[in-house]
Formats: sequence, structure tokens, C-alpha cells
Amino acid sequence: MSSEKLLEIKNLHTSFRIRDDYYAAVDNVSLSVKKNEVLAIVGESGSGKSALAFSIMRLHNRAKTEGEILFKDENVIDMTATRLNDVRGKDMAMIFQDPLTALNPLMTVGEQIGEALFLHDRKLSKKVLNDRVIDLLNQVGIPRPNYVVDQYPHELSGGMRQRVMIAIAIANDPELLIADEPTTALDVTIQAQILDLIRELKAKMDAGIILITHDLGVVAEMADRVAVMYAGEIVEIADVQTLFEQPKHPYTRSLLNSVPNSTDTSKQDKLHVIQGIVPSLANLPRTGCRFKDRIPWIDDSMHEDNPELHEIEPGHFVRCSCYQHFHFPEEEVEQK
Ligand SMILES: Nc1ncnc2c1ncn2[C@@H]1O[C@H](COP(=O)(O)OP(=O)(O)OP(=O)(O)O)[C@@H](O)[C@H]1O
Repeated sequence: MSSEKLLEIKNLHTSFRIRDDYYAAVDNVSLSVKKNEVLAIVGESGSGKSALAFSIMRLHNRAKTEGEILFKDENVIDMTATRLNDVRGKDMAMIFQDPLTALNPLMTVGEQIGEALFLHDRKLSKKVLNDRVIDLLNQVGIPRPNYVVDQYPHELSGGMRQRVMIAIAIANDPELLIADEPTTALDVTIQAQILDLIRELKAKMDAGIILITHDLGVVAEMADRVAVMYAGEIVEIADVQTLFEQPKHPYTRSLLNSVPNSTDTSKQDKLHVIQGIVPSLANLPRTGCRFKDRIPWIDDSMHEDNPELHEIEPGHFVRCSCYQHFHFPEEEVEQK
């Protein structure tokens, strides 16, 4: 039902200028996010996840963005700067990968959270503002908020800084929250705490969340649906259970295969990691299956010339027909 859709992206292209030409880092991406849903976007470094997130927030200054990014039926791409400033940080907000670069080193924690609140409600009195800041610090589990409020980012641990950034992101109860690798910079214990916090906030806020990560463990724990990106394109999209139990695209299968599975040791014996990396933007193949070069043992004729996303089950989309013929090299050996 379209009214349920908080965000609907249609045929989005985000291109960067390299030398004399534009190259699409996000290439014809369509997806949607509903209220109270976590959509995970996974893919290895360079696949276009951050470019997609930054496009939704319109944070790319010099990129060329084409297509539609409908946030509650309003196209973000067409918004004026004033409208964008209204929406950004209020209706949609982002948690960045690295809090140290996202936070202002010259402002205290309290000033930064206060600013996020004040920008969208200039009538707030100092007293109310202070109370709200303390309340937010409590919500994100920061101990001794009355003390931390006057500290600067460099005085806090990485986990605490990430909590401050989350406090800023949720300050105005956004309806859409984009978390770009929110735990990458943190150690494992703190990672788990931050994920618990995001989960708690999701339940409380009724927001839609886009969670960008390359960590499939995080996906399994947090996501309702998953979009797998490779070289700027979505190659597979499905609900989380389907994606883990019936992955189809060779890239998805390769990603899943690269994670040791402690409950299924039979799979571990066959662990195969597909070699190579996502090609750089200017060197991406622009026709045919972009994953073709990384699975050379699959015959060229198995790929489509212009790979489309096929809906193979309701809500489960896979790009290129090569998935029907794909096997890992080890499996071939076994069949012989
Ligand atoms: N401002 C830019 N100018 C030129 N190329 C860019 C720019 N930003 C990103 N790219 C290129 O676009 C492609 C996608 O990058 P992006 O950062 O979106 O990938 P990612 O999947 O988020 O990777 P990571 O997990 O490392 O953040 C890469 O080839 C990258 O080099």
C-alpha cells in the first residue's frame, strides 16, 4: 500500500565527475522503506551504499542526481534549500560512520544537541532546551548526562561519541533514520550496545530505518528486509529470512559464504570466497552483468545482456539470470 511507504526511490542515478565524464556510483536503484521497518543495505566497500545514503539526504554537493527520491510523496531531489533544511535533521536524520568527523570539535555535547533542537524550533526557551538535551542524553544511555553535557567530543570514548551522534539524529523524532555503518568504528562489546540502542529507539519512535553495513551479523539481528548492492546496482532484495535461507544472486551467496556459520558446519567445509574487489567507478562495466568477471567459471551465455531485476517470489528480486546456473567451483568438483 503506497501510503505505508515512507520513502520510495525510483530509478535513482547518482554520478560523480571524474576527469571529463560522469560515472554512476548509484545506478538505477529503486527501493522503498516503510514505517517501522529496518531495510539493510549490504555490499562490500565501493558498492555505492554511502553514495545512496548521501543522495537521500541530498548531502552530495557536486554529484549529479537523477530519478525520484519520494519522502512521504515529496521528491527530495526537487526540494528547495529552505525546504531541505526543514526536512533534514527533523523528518529524516542520519547517523554517520565516524562521529569524530561528524561532530564539531569546538562545540560541547550540549551545544551540539541543543543546536539540532533549536534549528527546528526557535521558540524553545533555554531551560526547556537544556532539559531536552539531558533527556536525550539519558535516552541514548549516557551516564552522568549533567557532566557530559559540557564535555567536548574528544573527551569522550568512541562509543559515547556515537551515542551523542545518535542523540543528535533522534533529537527531533525523525520518521526516517539512516545509519551508515554506525558501529564500524567501535569494538565488539560497544557495537552490540549501540545496536541494542538503535533497536530500542526503533520500537519507541516508529521510524523507518535504513541500516548500511557490510556486517551480515548485524543484518541478521536488525533487518526486516535486505538490499544487496554491487557496483552501484541492487543485485538482490528480499526479506531477511529469505535472503539468508534462499540467497540467489552469486554475489549474495558469496557474501554469505564468506561468513563462517557456527551452526552449519557442513557449509563451512565448502567455504569459498570469491576473489577480487568492486572495480573503481571509472572502470565499472556499464553493460552486461557486473559480477561476470568475478565468476569466470560461469559461461558467458548464462548472463543476460541487460540484466534486469526479476521477482522470483513475491518481494524477492534477483538481477541477471546467471543465478540459475551459478555454483561455486568446489561444487563443480564434487559433481564430477
Ligand atoms: N565524491 C566522490 N567523487 C568521486 N567518486 C566518488 C565520490 N564518492 C564516492 N565515490 C566513488 O563511488 C563509489 C561508491 O562509493 P561509496 O562510498 O558509496 O561506497 P560504499 O559502498 O559506501 O563503500 P564503503 O563501505 O567503503 O563506505 C566508489 O567507487 C567511490 O570511489
